[in-house]
Amino acid sequence: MSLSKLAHKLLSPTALQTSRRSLASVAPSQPLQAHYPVVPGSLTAHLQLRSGESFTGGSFGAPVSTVGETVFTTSLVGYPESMTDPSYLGQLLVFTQPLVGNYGVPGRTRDQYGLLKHFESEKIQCRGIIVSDYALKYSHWNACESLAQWCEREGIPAITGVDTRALVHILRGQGSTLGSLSVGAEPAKNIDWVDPNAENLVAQASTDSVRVFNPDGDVHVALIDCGVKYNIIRSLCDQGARVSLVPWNHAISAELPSYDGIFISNGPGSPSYCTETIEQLRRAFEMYQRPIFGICMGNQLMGLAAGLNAYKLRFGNRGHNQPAVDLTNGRCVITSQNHGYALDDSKMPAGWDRYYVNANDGSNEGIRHLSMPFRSVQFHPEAKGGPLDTAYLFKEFVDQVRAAKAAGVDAIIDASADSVQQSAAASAQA
Ligand SMILES: NC(=O)CC[C@H](N)C(=O)O
Repeated sequence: MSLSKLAHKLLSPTALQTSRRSLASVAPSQPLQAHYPVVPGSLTAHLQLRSGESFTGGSFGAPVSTVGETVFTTSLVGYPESMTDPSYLGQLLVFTQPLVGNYGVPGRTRDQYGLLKHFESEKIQCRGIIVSDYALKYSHWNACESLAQWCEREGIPAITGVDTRALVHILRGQGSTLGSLSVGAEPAKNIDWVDPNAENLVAQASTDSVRVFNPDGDVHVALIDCGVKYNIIRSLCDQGARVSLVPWNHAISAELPSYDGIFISNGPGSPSYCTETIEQLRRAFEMYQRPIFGICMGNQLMGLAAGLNAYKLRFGNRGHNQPAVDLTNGRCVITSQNHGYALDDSKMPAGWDRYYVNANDGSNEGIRHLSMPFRSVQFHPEAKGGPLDTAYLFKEFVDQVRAAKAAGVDAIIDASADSVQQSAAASAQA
């Protein structure tokens, strides 16, 4: 058979469907064997999905067992950033990039704001990692230790030798699924399948006191911390803002005049638990007239405050190559993403419009107010990892904040009204 005929046969829709069917028909309880050599001399590790499928491989992290929501990312690089992103709290993270660990893990150097330069928070946030082929040797000018050493030191289990193509195929089909990652000769028994999304993960990830960054900044931005990534704080500081990081449930509506702008961060789990943040934003939408911007969880919370609903996506969008179309100008940007929920934007509340839309699946990628400077995006303009294509949004936001301040825009629509006092009283009661 000629090469072109062979290629045609292999890539024909029928052949592709057959290969999909054969992967999908893996018997649920049949253990899938490790596809790659595992770490020599390592302990055996097991990944069991609540739906019955199981995978056996080698352990290269801490010899502990855990349960979490099994989700996958299609990012090619950036495991130190992804693993420390607080939005992964409660999750077992599967990397579709087969070779992981080859550039090691960087050290804990800090920048001029006191933020870790190479990590997105102080510690590993995901509950465990699942890879196809852990690199036994690492090499990078900046590396201080191996991925295995880091996981072990931080008490995070890790499994290698898993056929992540088969695993992702299962997760795409049935959706993100609870998984048990255990270390030992036998798979874990009597697993306690606690769903991390059944609790308020934002309350665990957020700061519990106000922290100020770049105190000499010329404009003052309140950053609501739902589980903020360090590069969001850094990106605002780099634009010259003084940033007050406040807890997720801070009574911000009682102190609106203190801020030249408000920013809402990313964060883990379901947005539905953040009722206090939603209520604070709802009040801010009624009174505040300076810029407000949200990222990811921030987009979801702004949408809920505006009157939209959020729903859980089947398997989420996690990766560094997600195309989003800016509906104000038709331009497509390539974005970094990590979310399992999305806003239902099929019917927009009065005064609001869709801002960006995902070019792959049509899901919401942002909303904007039509007359007030309020907008948010579902993707991550701060990247880390991922492309910097949308970093301009930080500049636009801080420029807008600065322009409003220079123009003397009052924080409150009717500063003389009782609204601020009423809000303060309501916040005090809440
Ligand atoms: N990165 C984020 O802020 C994620 C938001 C939310 N936890 C979700 O999964 O959709």
